[in-house]
Parts: sequence; structure tokens; C-alpha cells
Amino acid sequence: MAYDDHPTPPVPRGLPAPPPPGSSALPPGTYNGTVVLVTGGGTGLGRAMAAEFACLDAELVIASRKPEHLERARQELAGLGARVTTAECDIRDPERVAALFDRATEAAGLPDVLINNAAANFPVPADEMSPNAWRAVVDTTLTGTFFMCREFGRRHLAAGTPGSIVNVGASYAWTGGPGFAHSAAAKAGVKNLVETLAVEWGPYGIQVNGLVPGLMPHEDLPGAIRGNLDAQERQDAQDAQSGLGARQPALRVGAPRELGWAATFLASPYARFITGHTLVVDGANWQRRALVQPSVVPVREQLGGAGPE
Ligand SMILES: CCCCCCC/C=C/C(=O)SCCNC(=O)CCNC(=O)[C@H](O)C(C)(C)COP(=O)(O)OP(=O)(O)OC[C@H]1O[C@@H](n2cnc3c(N)ncnc32)[C@H](O)[C@@H]1OP(=O)(O)O
Ligand SMILES: NC(=O)C1=CN([C@@H]2O[C@H](COP(=O)(O)OP(=O)(O)OC[C@H]3O[C@@H](n4cnc5c(N)ncnc54)[C@H](OP(=O)(O)O)[C@@H]3O)[C@@H](O)[C@H]2O)C=CC1
Repeated sequence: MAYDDHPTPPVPRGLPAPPPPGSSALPPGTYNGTVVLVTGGGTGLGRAMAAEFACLDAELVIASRKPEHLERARQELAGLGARVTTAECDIRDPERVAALFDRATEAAGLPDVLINNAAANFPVPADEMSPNAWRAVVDTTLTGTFFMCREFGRRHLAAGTPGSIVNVGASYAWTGGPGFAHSAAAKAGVKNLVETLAVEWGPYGIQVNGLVPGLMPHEDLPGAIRGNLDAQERQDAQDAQSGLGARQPALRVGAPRELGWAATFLASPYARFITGHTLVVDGANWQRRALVQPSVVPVREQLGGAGPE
């Protein structure tokens, strides 16, 4: 067939939209009798994942620093019919992490599933990053995740019970994250931790997996990150593109419930032989590369004006 004889390719429409809210791939009641602890479960993607577990009859424990985040989510999850315990906890403090597990165990039983979703992040050029800014992000995202895993692992090892951990990551764990040196380094550590702990704890029935969201905007995004995305949207408007979706191979951004469906699968009985794996839910955005990339704009210029909120 000559080149000119090829049929006209279809108009690109991107990846199909996900099923509507309230849908599930797993059987009803999959998490009946299962306690699921979600850190950062009061906002954003943590709240969305907690909602998917709730729809499958999990009993939930949601934990983070701010009671107003937890109370809002508690009401929403209770509206889905879930039993919910809230617990204030700063995951950077190992004693408070131990106290969180005590509270969860007293209220609901030792959690069977741990979703390590809490993290901290803001854009800042590496050369302008203060030691405290580095610590705030790495201590939360990497060290806090480790403290949570350690407490969960210790208690299950002592009890002789199986369990499942899902650590939420980010794709710049593989690529580096210009403008996010602290978070990218911490997420690389989180991915590595998944691989180490899966081997250490597999013999005791504890699965450890990673889950990486792509761009999934939501109303709780911190102002500094929202501002960064808004700046790109303004640029798209100048380029006559149509929003952030146009920058993705999927031609759309992700819906938070798509992450929830992946989390409920990874921690379910149907994924028992999957461990040490990090699943990326991002419509192949992180693999997008070309020999010639868009013109380089130094991170310091991209973030001009960005500073502490
Ligand atoms: C556009 C592409 C985006 C890709 C993103 C992909 C990955 C996405 C990851 C996430 O979305 S992670 C979740 C993000 N959510 C949060 O971070 C919510 C929780 N965040 C917070 O509570 C705060 O923002 C915090 C600063 C991270 C932590 O609060 P904490 O009370 O512990 O710290 P502070 O004492 O307020 O600050 C510590 C230190 O950091 C400096 N700092 C804070 N914000 C900024 C900023 N925007 N720019 C530069 N520096 C900042 C702050 O000044 C402190 O340093 P010192 O002044 O003491 O030196
Ligand atoms: N949204 C996106 O597009 C992407 C998100 N991610 C990852 O997804 C996860 C969720 O992010 P997202 O929902 O967007 O962001 P949010 O800011 O909504 O969630 C972060 C959560 O972490 C909690 N948290 C922060 N610091 C601590 C701490 N020290 N101790 C306990 N809890 C804490 C916050 O609650 P509180 O303030 O009450 O403590 C908040 O609920 C993160 O791991 C993030 O890195 C990765 C790639 C893309």
C-alpha cells in the first residue's frame, strides 16, 4: 500500500472517560470485616481512596494533623455507610504514630490495610530551599511513611497476622522533579522502601506495594501547587491549547476515583501475589518524551514569584 493509500487516522480523542462515581470493579462487600487506615484521608486523593474502600464495606480509620480535614471527610464517608474513626496524628513523630495505631486498634482493631497517602510538597528552586523546607517535605513524605510502615509491620509480625500496605508515590521518583527536589527525592525513597519491605515482610504475609497518581487535580490542592498548575493553564490559553488535559497523552487528567479503584484492587484478595510493585495510574504521561523537548525555561524563572504561602 502506498503511503497515500493509508486510511485517514481517526481524530484523537484520548483515553475514554472512566465509569461514573459509585462504580466498582470488585465484588460488593470485598472489604467487609476489613479495617483500612488512610493517612491524609481527610482531603484530596486520600479522601477519594477512602471513599472507594467505604463503598466496598471497609471500616475506615483516617488520620492527619488537622481535625477540620478529618471531620469533613468523616461526615462524607459516614454518608456512604462506613464506620469511621478519626485520629489526629503528625506522622513525622514516631510516638504519635504508635499512639495512632493504639487508637485505631482500640476503636476498630489492628488495621488490615494501610494506605500511606499523607505527604507534603510545594514548588521551590533547589538553591532557594531552606533546610527547614527540605526537612518539612522529606520528614513527612519519606520518614513519616517509614514510621507508619514500621509500626504496621511490627504489630502484624507480633500478632502473626497478614496485612497489606500501599504507599502513594509520584512519577518523578524515576525521573527527578525540577522545582520539587525535596519531594522527588523523598518519593524515590518511598518507591525503594516498597521494594525492600516487600521482601523483608513477604514471608510473614505482609504485602507492600506502591501506587503513583498522575495529574489528578482536586479542590484540596495546596495553593502553591495549584498556582503552578494555573500558570501552565494560562500558558496553554496563550498556545490555544485546551487546559491541562491537552498536555497528557490521555488528552485528559485523571479522576481521583481512578486512583481509588487501583488502591482497592492492590489491597484486595485478588492481588495477593502482587507485592514489591509500584503501579502508575497516569495515562502514560510520565513516559512522554521526544528527542526535542519544549524550550528550556529555568526552574527559577518558572517559579518566579512563588514563595511560602
Ligand atoms: C505542577 C506539578 C505538580 C506535581 C506534583 C506531583 C506530586 C504531588 C505531590 C503532592 O501534592 S504532596 C501533597 C501536597 N500537600 C501538602 O503539602 C499539604 C500539607 N502541606 C503543608 O502542611 C505545608 O504546605 C508544609 C509547608 C509542607 C508543611 O507544613 P509545616 O507546618 O510542617 O511547615 P512550615 O513550618 O510551614 O514550613 C517549613 C519550611 O518550609 C518553608 N516553606 C513552606 N512553604 C513553602 C513554599 N511554598 N515555598 C518555599 N518554602 C516554603 C517554610 O518557609 C519553612 O522554612 P523556614 O522558613 O523555616 O526556613
Ligand atoms: N494530586 C496529584 O495530582 C498528585 C498527588 N500525589 C500524591 O498523592 C498523595 C495525596 O496528595 P493530594 O491528595 O493531592 O494532596 P493533599 O494536600 O490533599 O493531601 C495531603 C494530605 O496529607 C496530610 N498530611 C500532610 N502532612 C502530614 C503530616 N505531617 N502528618 C499527617 N498527615 C499529613 C494532609 O492533612 P493535614 O493537613 O490535615 O495534616 C492531607 O490530608 C500524596 O502522597 C501526593 O504526593 C502524587 C502525584 C500527583
